[in-house]
Amino acid sequence: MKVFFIGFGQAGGKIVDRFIEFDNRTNGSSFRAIAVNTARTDLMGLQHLNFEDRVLIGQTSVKGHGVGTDNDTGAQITFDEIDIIMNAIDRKGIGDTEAFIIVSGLGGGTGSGGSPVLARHLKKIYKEPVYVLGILPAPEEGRLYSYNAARSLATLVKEADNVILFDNSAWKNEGESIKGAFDRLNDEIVRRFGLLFRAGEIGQLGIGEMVVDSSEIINTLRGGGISSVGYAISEVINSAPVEKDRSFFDRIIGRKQIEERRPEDKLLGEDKTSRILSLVRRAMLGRLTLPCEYTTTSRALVLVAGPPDDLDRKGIEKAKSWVEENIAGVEVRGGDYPAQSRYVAAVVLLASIADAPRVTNLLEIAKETKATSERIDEENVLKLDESIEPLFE
Ligand SMILES: Nc1nc2c(ncn2[C@@H]2O[C@H](COP(=O)(O)OP(=O)(O)OP(=O)(O)O)[C@@H](O)[C@H]2O)c(=O)[nH]1
Repeated sequence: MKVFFIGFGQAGGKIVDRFIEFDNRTNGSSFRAIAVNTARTDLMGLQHLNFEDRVLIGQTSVKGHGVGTDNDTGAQITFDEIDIIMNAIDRKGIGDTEAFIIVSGLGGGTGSGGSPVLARHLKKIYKEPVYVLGILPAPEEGRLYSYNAARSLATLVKEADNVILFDNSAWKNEGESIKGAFDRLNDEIVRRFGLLFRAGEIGQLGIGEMVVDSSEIINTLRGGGISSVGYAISEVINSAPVEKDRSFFDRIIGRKQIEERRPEDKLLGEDKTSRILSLVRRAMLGRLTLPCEYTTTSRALVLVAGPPDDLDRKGIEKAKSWVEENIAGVEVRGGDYPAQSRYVAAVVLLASIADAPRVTNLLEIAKETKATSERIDEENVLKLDESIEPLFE
């Protein structure tokens, strides 16, 4: 799929920078990108995006210092300076882009406020779908972050064609600080979405037998709302040795060690089928980017990538049927992506979910936060003695 990424705010910029690094590293040409921010230093810190693709907005109002977690200001600046962003997209050229993906941290100010405004404008001007990859804040970041995320999300589901969520709190390890986890979390994000959005592109071993093309991803996401992604990998048991160098696909999934395969472990027929089925099950039942009640999913897409010998057609068909039996809807698309590797990976896109406790909880926190801050504004005022006259009215 040819994707145009717009990284909005600090988190969005860093993650999109990683997608470009991933595309370069894996010799792809599927992704093009710009980063937009109100903070100059965040843009300067990116490593892989060209300088001319980094767009600073709000220079007159916030002078390159960011909006300080105020997403109303983030939205206002984006409304006022939307032409600067649209010109940067035009300058980059949309070429054969099949979808726009705005990436942003929903708990902050710039990306949280700016993303819905940008989604609205992109949809007005281009016919390609506009998706958002939104990062949910961890509760320990404070109620302001949750409040911002709830307001941004409520707006995004109306403005974008689909909002795919990654929940920082579900991915942070016990005892780990959220900031200390960013690098690892961003790797997890790029691994899953890099593979998913590469589907349908010609890989190093040609195209698959059961290709997932861009229209299948678009049709899976067309119901709108909120979506989540599952992922699992399994080491290939096969007699064919793999070159010592890390293969293309190993670089995608980030595994380093290459050992010789054992000839006696060769898999045949039914074994391969059941391995694919159990891999897809693990992807869907394991840790999702947004923990959710998967039985409430409307549509799904299953992508299995790895060495052609291990991409068992029957296994993929069985896995699709299993997913269909376990979700609310009946539309399950799927296919393969051949790549030289010691691993087989499965990505399951669960689109348009009706129940995600984390999102319900976020909305509750937001409602409480709003009520508390209104009460504080009304009641918590330092009363001065009214018999003392001010100098002037
Ligand atoms: N996964 C991940 N989350 C991040 C990263 N950086 C920030 N976040 C999260 O994103 C939210 C804050 O959004 P930022 O992108 O930093 O804010 P911003 O859009 O730049 O807005 P301002 O800084 O207020 O101008 C918080 O919930 C952070 O936990 C990152 O590199 N990876």
